[in-house]
Amino acid sequence: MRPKLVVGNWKMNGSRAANAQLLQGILAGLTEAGAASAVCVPAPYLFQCEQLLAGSSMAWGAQDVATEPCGAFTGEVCSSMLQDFGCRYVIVGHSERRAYHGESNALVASKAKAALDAGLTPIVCVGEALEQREAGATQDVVGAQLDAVLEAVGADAVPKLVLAYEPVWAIGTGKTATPAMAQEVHAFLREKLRNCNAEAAESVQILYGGSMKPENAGDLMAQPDIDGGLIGGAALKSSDFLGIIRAA
Ligand SMILES: O=C(CO)COP(=O)(O)O
Repeated sequence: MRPKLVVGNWKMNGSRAANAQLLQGILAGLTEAGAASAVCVPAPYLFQCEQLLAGSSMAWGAQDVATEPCGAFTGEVCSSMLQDFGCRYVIVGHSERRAYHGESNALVASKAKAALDAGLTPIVCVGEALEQREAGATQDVVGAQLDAVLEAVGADAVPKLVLAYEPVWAIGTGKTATPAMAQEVHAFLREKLRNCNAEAAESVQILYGGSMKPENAGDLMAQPDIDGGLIGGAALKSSDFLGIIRAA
């Protein structure tokens, strides 16, 4: 049985004051018995996270990483910097980065590799757009997204990955994939992992993301291949985030 993991993706939200209130609220409600949790925050707030979360049961991480080590890459943040601030996780290939920053499957794969090389756990996001689902192309799309990463990182890295299935049409829209729809894609992704590394595939956590809330989290995470959540909007309110951790 895989342990559950609930990760908040704050996206481009927060302020020092709001973060302190949010994190303190979450920490006050965390219990030993609950699912593992983490927050992925904007890079300027990693230091604040390290200060507030070090020694707690909640991990932290970033939302993107450069493919290159340090050097002349204006505006980029490299994996060793994330490590320097105690990050455990980094999200790579979020659909917002794919859509607004033109990130290709190959680029996302290089980011996953850069994260692994620095000892970070990449949370590799895959997901289809509405037109792609309607055209029956969901498996082709998420399959190609995952294949690119597996090819770049190799079979031995499979146990060090976390995947997140985030159907683009469910992100920030209030529309959630039904548990059965999500399970079908999660099972497909795990089968692909098995083909790459049969033993490790069973231990890889595959999170669901897209309008997950305390009310629907329990049913989604009760599915055999849904091992947690990657939470956007509901991660910005401590009671909602805690509600999802409890539902897990
Ligand atoms: O994109 C997401 C997490 O990465 C999901 O966002 P919402 O939970 O706001 O739909």
